[in-house]
Amino acid sequence: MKHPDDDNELFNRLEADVAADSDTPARGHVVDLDKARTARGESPDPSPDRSANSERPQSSDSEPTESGNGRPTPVDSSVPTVSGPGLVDRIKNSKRLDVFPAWMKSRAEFTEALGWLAGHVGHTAAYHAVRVPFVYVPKLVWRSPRGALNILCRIGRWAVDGEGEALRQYTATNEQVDEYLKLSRQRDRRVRLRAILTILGAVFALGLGLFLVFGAQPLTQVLAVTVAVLGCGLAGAPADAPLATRAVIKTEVQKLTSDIVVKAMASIGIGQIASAVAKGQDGIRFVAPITREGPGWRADIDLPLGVTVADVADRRARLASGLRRPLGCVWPDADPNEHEGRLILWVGDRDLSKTGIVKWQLANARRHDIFKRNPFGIDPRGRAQSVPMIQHNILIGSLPGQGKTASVRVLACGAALDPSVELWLHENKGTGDLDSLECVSHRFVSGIDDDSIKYAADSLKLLREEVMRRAKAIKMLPRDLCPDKRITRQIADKRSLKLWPLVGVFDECQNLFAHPKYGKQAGDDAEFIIKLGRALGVILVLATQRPDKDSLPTGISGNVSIRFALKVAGQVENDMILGTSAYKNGVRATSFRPEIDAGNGYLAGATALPVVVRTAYLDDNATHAIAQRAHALRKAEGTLSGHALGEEAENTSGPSYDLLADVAAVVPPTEERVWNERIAARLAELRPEVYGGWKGENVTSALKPHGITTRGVAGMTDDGERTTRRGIVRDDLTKAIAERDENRGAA
Ligand SMILES: Nc1ncnc2c1ncn2[C@@H]1O[C@H](COP(=O)(O)OP(=O)(O)OP(=O)(O)O)[C@@H](O)[C@H]1O
Repeated sequence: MKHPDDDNELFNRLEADVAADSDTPARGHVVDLDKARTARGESPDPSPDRSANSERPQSSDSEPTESGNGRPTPVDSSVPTVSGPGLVDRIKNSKRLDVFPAWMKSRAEFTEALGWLAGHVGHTAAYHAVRVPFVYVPKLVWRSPRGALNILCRIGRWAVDGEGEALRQYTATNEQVDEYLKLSRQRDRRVRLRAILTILGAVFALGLGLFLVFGAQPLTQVLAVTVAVLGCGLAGAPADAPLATRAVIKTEVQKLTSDIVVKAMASIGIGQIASAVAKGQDGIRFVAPITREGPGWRADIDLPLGVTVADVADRRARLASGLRRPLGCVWPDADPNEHEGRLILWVGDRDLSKTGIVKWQLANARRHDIFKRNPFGIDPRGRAQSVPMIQHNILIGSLPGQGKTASVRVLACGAALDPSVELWLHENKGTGDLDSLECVSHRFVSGIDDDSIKYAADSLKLLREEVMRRAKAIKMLPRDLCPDKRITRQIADKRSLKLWPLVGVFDECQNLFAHPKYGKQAGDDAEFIIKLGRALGVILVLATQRPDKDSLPTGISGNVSIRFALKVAGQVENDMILGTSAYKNGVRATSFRPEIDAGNGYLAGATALPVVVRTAYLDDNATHAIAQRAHALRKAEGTLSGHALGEEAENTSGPSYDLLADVAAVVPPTEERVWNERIAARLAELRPEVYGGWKGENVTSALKPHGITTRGVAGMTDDGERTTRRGIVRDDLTKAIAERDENRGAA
């Protein structure tokens, strides 16, 4: 690693300073070592720090102040002064490095590493076990004659001292008579001894052979032959053809060094870095040694003055090219605890998209507490990432097939595993992606038809009313129970208050918000809920594959607190999901690759800075298993409700207001008979949010379940023309109201 405080260089610079001083009358100038060091380390112009008295020409944009003698007046104090915080403050502000490495502190990381190791060993063992009878043994048998010959040759060579032959030849050729005689005598001694040992060995081997052939048990004979054949086979292996092949092929990843990083950073088109490197400088400063972190390397870098992390993130593809790594390995990140120019460059050993399926931490959990963060996935550095749900709303967006539903599942499963949570699930694509969770849902719909869209729109209407009810209910709670005017675990557990967390999931919500009839109202309701429902325990999770202003009202995109963008098409969609200026700040979900990066996205709002997350993946079977567990849990705690109990929620089929009372209000007693189209117009005026857009037919079908039939009613149009149209008789209405009230009283 290159050290910015290179002693020689500093020395040269001090010499230059002293030389510059000696040329000026201002003798005794004190060189500020701190300043010299700082300038050396931080200045994008690494030329020697000339003192203010030097004859250096001023830059065009500086305004030199003239001293009396015509020279520029020094603006920096020549007396060293203490700048910045004092010693105690500096110690207090200093960053403590972790005592234990991250993997030792995180149980999940530790188990994962252990699991990986066990898997690796298991794979290797299985790989070789399969090959022993079919590959390795036949190979050894085939090679055993050659091995036997090899062994005999080696013994023969040893017995005649073959290894000393080259040396003896050398001394003979160079006429080193004494040496040659010494070696010859040594050879004679050796050969005599070795010949005796060889003969003894041969006699022993012959005896052993005769014993094995004529006197040994068959099992011993088999064992002896096996050992002999395998042993000879091993001895017969050619040097270039080992017996076993590799079970795993290591991908050799080049170690990340400061030189590689400097070269790569110089290649991404940032002027300050490129020019510094051209002058033989680093351009960037490493604030800590490059270390291993998770499955990759981490470099902490101070960028040149004025260059931000976003500038580097913008050029991620170029940086990946400069580092000669796949794009999915290179992750420039900001450090939330440092200044804007502090870059954490993390370079993974392998592409994030090749991480495979990330296991959800709660996949085998018995239950979850929604007031805690919901495990969501991992970041490129392999660290677990989670999402807080209470007090938040979540917006998810991407192109089709990039993993929206998969991320919705993870969130919905987390909510389902908390039995106190009321789950309202709406999947307006109609493919049944969330069907597994139907058994724990208070309200549930899957479909793209008008009825399903209406159902989802009704849910938002009901949620809006629920928010209003909760606001009043919270207000009434005693201060000691609810000091912050927001739902807490304690409040949620008091079932009588009916203030438990309520999670409304709307997957493929573009089909709802862009619906010509229900879309506008649904958008208004969702915005209302997002703005007010957070503190009241009403949480919306919205997923859309069309993040544009028609399918995602700006009131929603502007107010959600947690955003997750998988691959999106362009800047507009990026900023719709991740918030205004996200693209400009380098948070670009456009950089993900279609399909390859399915499941990878930018998560904003859950951590101090947006972070790339690969979501955990639950397939249908895994979701089903979790849902069954959640169902059993809810059953045991008595929190199953609504759709999960097979009930049709009472307010889903019609408006949430009292229709009969509203019709009675708009049809005065003096009007005995009235056309339905007139009732529709008056109702729309009375409650536009409920009856807006109603026609005569809507009145007909809405009144039918109450036993009010429509009939031909004679009347006069606004133009004074007499005609007959569909309408009702007011007496039928009063009769229906009376009957209903009677029934309610009886109940
Ligand atoms: N976290 C993940 N890890 C691995 N693969 C994933 C992940 N998320 C999604 N995928 C892959 O992407 C495919 C599409 O995912 P999903 O159905 O969630 O996308 P979508 O954005 O909801 O699509 P659509 O908009 O068409 O509904 C999945 O079948 C799966 O193969």
